[in-house]
Amino acid sequence: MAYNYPPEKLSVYLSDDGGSILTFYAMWEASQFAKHWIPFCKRYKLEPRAPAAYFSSSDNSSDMSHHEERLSMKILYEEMTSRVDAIVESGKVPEELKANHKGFSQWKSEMTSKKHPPIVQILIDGKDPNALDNVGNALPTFVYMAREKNPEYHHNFKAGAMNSLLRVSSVISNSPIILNVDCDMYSKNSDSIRDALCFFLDEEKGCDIAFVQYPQNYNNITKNDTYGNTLSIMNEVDLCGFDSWGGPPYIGTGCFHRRESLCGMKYTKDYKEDWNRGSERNPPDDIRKLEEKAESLATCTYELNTLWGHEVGLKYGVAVEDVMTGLMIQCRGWKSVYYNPPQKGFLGVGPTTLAQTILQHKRWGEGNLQIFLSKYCTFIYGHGKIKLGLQIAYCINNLWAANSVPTLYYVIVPSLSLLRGISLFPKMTSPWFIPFSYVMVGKQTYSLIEALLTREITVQGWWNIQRMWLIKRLTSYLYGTLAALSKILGVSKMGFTISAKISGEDASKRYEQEIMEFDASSLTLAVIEFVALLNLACLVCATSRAVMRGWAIVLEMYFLQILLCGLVVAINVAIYEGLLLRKDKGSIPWSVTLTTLGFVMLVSLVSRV
Ligand SMILES: O=c1ccn([C@@H]2O[C@H](COP(=O)(O)OP(=O)(O)O[C@H]3O[C@H](CO)[C@@H](O)[C@H](O)[C@H]3O)[C@@H](O)[C@H]2O)c(=O)[nH]1
Ligand SMILES: [Mn+2]
Repeated sequence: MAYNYPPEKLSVYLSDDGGSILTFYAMWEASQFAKHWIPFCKRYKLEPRAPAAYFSSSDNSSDMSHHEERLSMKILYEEMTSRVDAIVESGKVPEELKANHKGFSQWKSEMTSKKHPPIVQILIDGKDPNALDNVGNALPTFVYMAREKNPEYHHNFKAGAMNSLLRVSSVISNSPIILNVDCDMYSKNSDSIRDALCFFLDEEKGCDIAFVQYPQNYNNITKNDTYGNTLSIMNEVDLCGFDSWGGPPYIGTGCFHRRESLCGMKYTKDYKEDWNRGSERNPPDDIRKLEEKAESLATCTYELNTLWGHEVGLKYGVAVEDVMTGLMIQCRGWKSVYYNPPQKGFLGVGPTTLAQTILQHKRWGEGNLQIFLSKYCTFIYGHGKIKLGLQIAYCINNLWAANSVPTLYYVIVPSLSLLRGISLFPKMTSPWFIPFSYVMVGKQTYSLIEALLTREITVQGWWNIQRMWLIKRLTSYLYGTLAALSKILGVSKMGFTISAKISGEDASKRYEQEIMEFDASSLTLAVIEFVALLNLACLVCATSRAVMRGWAIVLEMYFLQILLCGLVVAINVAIYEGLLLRKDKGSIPWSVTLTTLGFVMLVSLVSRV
């Protein structure tokens, strides 16, 4: 709300899929606090303008009045958050508070997060001449919405929520440009709107731009990024590459969309944006009427027999609705722009445990593969519509999950062959040894240099990314592949497991100390544990053979296999610690360790027969 942008042209919506009165209460509090906060931000040109982020950074103002005002604002903010916390804790909004706004009366006792009517409440109507902040300036429009939920109708997760939001906003503000941000993110730069608009308003090149995508950055990544969650390589390398072929994919958050292109319009050469479309509405005499109209657009039945979720709005049925929607927009003739300014636009919360990371990537891997295996595969659907370079670029992500199959082969078969004494790769004396070792060494060196050049990744961080590369391929992507296949065969339906935003105190501490948290289920981790122990056993076996027969012969025959096996062992040190050495709550239970050991012994014995 505090963006450096004319408030009368700005409307902020919050979509609450749970339909909770507590969220509404927190929003009502925020609408009151905004009257003090916005003028304070504008007076001192503060950054960042999300209060929690601003107050967590130190005060380096030399101006006395700023300093004093900051203190009183901080007290106001803390009083508000403690009121909200206390009410959330109690789970009930007291009756006397409900008298403050008509919106509270919308909640009835029988309503649950899974079953409730649509609720739209305009907390601040920017068109109302009396909606002013405490120094008399206009305020942006501020709207709470919860679309109708009913177990009888599929809600289509985030895509469903976004589509309701698109319709609701069309009757309230109908702005030509829409910014969409995930619930776990905040804005870091108050100029982001102006920056993004520069692209759309460019008289020569702006007409065919459908969306301006900012990178997805997290504010909770530790120094060495234990779970390899930073998207730095994607942000600094991959997305820039996309940009040169027609534009980045839509990645779900930190994205400015042209309303019309998101609503299914095809790009034609004579297309002209109507920049005045949003300002047509007059202040209503009866705001409740407007809200009711908006509510009627957010019912479960509204979309039945319409093109919403297919040709209009965000696409349903894919775990990565964002990538799919972006691809469809590009195939309708639009371009997109990737904008990655040095001053980050948006910051969010990345996963902080192994289970959260695995879960998020399973959804991403599965959804992307689903696109590749469907009629929307970029080579088929995009053929003739987007450039070949872009079709191929999409495959980087679309084939993440499928990559798990060759990975699984490469970390099991060469090691088992080593155990049996079968040489798979060229001998050291063969000329073919050179290309094989070049690929192995070259690939790793390249990725290390690439990582260090981003300036955001340390050497240890790069190593952690390599470890997670393997772990993800043997968990998220493997299960993602199975899930995508079972969906295609019609065995199961799509789900969207929301990434957890919080974890326990103990676990948070381990996250800060960069100790891996093996909180995923034993079944999820079974493959990676098996691979880690199997490779350790094979390496020990190969070493003892070398000691007995002489290193020279063994290395000549098996150098590349031993190197591969050794790399897998080195990369999995954290797994051995979790399996064998650690005793804290985040380690792997003994029962799992013993079962895996037993299984590894069995496989080794069988393979030697
Ligand atoms: O039924 C649902 C499920 C999710 N969401 C919203 O979807 C967003 C993304 O969910 P989150 O659990 O934070 O997922 P991430 O893995 O962090 O999200 C990334 O990946 C998703 C696709 O898998 C994209 O939709 C997101 O924009 C992108 O940030 C959040 O704002 C949620 O509030 C809903 O509104 N309704
Ligand atoms: Mn998220």
